[in-house]
Amino acid sequence: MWRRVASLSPLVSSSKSRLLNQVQVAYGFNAWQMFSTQVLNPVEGGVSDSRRTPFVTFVLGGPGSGKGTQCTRIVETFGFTHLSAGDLLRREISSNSENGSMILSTIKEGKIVPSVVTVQLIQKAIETSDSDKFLIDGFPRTEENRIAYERVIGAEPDIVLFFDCPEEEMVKRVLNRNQGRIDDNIDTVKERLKVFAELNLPVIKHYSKKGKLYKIDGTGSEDEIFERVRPVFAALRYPVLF
Ligand SMILES: Nc1ncnc2c1ncn2[C@@H]1O[C@H](COP(=O)(O)OP(=O)(O)OP(=O)(O)O)[C@@H](O)[C@H]1O
Ligand SMILES: Nc1ccn([C@@H]2O[C@H](COP(=O)(O)O)[C@@H](O)[C@H]2O)c(=O)n1
Ligand SMILES: [Mg+2]
Repeated sequence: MWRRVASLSPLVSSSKSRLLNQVQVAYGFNAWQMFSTQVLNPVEGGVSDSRRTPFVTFVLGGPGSGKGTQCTRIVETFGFTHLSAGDLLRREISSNSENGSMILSTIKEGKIVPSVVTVQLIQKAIETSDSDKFLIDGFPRTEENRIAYERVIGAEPDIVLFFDCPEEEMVKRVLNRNQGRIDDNIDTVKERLKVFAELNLPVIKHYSKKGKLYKIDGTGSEDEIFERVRPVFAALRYPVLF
């Protein structure tokens, strides 16, 4: 089990009670359980488990809004580990796993893969990584995704980025992407836009209500957009709280 390392930026929570609420939500029962484990299982010179609860950022936005592009910049500048839900699913297809053909047809149609599959891939990627700060890109796509993640991982994300971009611009970018993706065609993009509006926007609203959402204007050049993203991460502090 991990220990939490990052405090939240004052930009995210300005009032004491909101911060307390976030701390309670984030630590809840798990923190107590973790503390008990450390007390009950001491090892020479310290606690038995030195791993820390990772700092998790969900990165959301419509197809082609620039999630992956900006994640690469955040990784370069702030040292996060990038986990793209779409990439994890595409890797499952390439590795001929038992779910491969189901994932392939779901992606082709622009629909959403069952949460149990995606959450398991994310969980495995987090657990096998030494990193303590993750960007989870393209997840959660639905309320079902979000609830499944919170149940399995036992925590909410610390912050959520949302790249807000007009549909016209997103379609243009996707159709120019040229990376051989089976879903980069006009029919699938139309379906993905529909799925985004119907299923992803409610998730974005949920995090907005919780005060965790950073809405970023996703128009302009990659550099211009990154200059809007930079202050979000530059303001984060990482003291050890336990
Ligand atoms: N600001 C920008 N201006 C123009 N093109 C951009 C910009 N940002 C990204 N792109 C290009 O648009 C395409 C889509 O970007 P990207 O792959 O980052 O989007 P995404 O949100 O991850 O999309 P998807 O959800 O489909 O994976 C890429 O070819 C990328 O190079
Ligand atoms: N949580 C998710 C994420 C992705 N998918 C499927 O993969 C496609 C591509 O995702 P990108 O993030 O790379 O754009 C997406 O359209 C879905 O079909 C998913 O099911 N669940
Ligand atoms: Mg992407």
